[in-house]
Amino acid sequence: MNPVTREGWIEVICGGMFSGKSEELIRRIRRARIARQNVAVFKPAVDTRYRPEAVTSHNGIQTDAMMLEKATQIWEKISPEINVVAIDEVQFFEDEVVTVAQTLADRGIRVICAGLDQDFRGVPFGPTPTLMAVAEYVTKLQAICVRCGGSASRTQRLLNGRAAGTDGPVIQVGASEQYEARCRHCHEVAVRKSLPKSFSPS
Ligand SMILES: Nc1ncnc2c1ncn2[C@@H]1O[C@H](COP(=O)(O)OP(=O)(O)O)[C@@H](O)[C@H]1O
Ligand SMILES: Cc1cn([C@H]2C[C@H](O)[C@@H](COP(=O)(O)O)O2)c(=O)[nH]c1=O
Ligand SMILES: [Zn+2]
Repeated sequence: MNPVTREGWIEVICGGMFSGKSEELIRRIRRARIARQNVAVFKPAVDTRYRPEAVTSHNGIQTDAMMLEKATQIWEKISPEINVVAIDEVQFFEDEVVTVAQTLADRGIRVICAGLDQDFRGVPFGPTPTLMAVAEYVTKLQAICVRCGGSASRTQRLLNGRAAGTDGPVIQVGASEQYEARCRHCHEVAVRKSLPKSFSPS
């Protein structure tokens, strides 16, 4: 007997800024539409960059999106015909977005969430880490480090063109005038204090 494949799962696309999360989300949305799936696209209202009612990549490509103040508004905005729900900038939502994503997936919907996994300090960002834990599929993307050309897993916040300190607000909407992609080694953060003094890697 052939196994029956049931519909409904969660995909997470994560990484630092400029790593191609929105590009990849838009690609998956386009392919789902080619497959005649009905796709509903959402983004948080707090993201006021570019065109408000669109998911936009730093490379200029975009697709229309509905803005949400909070994730539970998805219930008012989808109809039974929807097969795929795509959410960009998922890090800006409250933790309830995890319950919404889980419930949608349990009901047979493919849920694709794109968002930052770390904030400018390198600390796990909002609901993204929990979504990564409960997702069936996680894609972690890397940008190019603007300092050394390596793989950038981190986002550096800038103040007057230089590395900002770690005590600003976590949420600060912006683009390349405020942020740049950096690798672990070029990312400038406060010294980690959790290592024992005796620890000195060679
Ligand atoms: N340092 C960088 N590394 C990689 N891509 C970059 C960088 N700076 C600008 N880009 C541009 O950003 C695009 C990806 O943007 P986007 O999809 O909006 O990423 P994200 O949503 O992860 O911020 C790339 O295709 C490239 O044109
Ligand atoms: C690192 C970091 C980023 N943000 C903001 C800046 C942008 O508005 C978005 C990320 O957009 P992208 O599609 O990933 O380029 O998040 C923030 O508010 N706090 C941060 O620590
Ligand atoms: Zn680097």
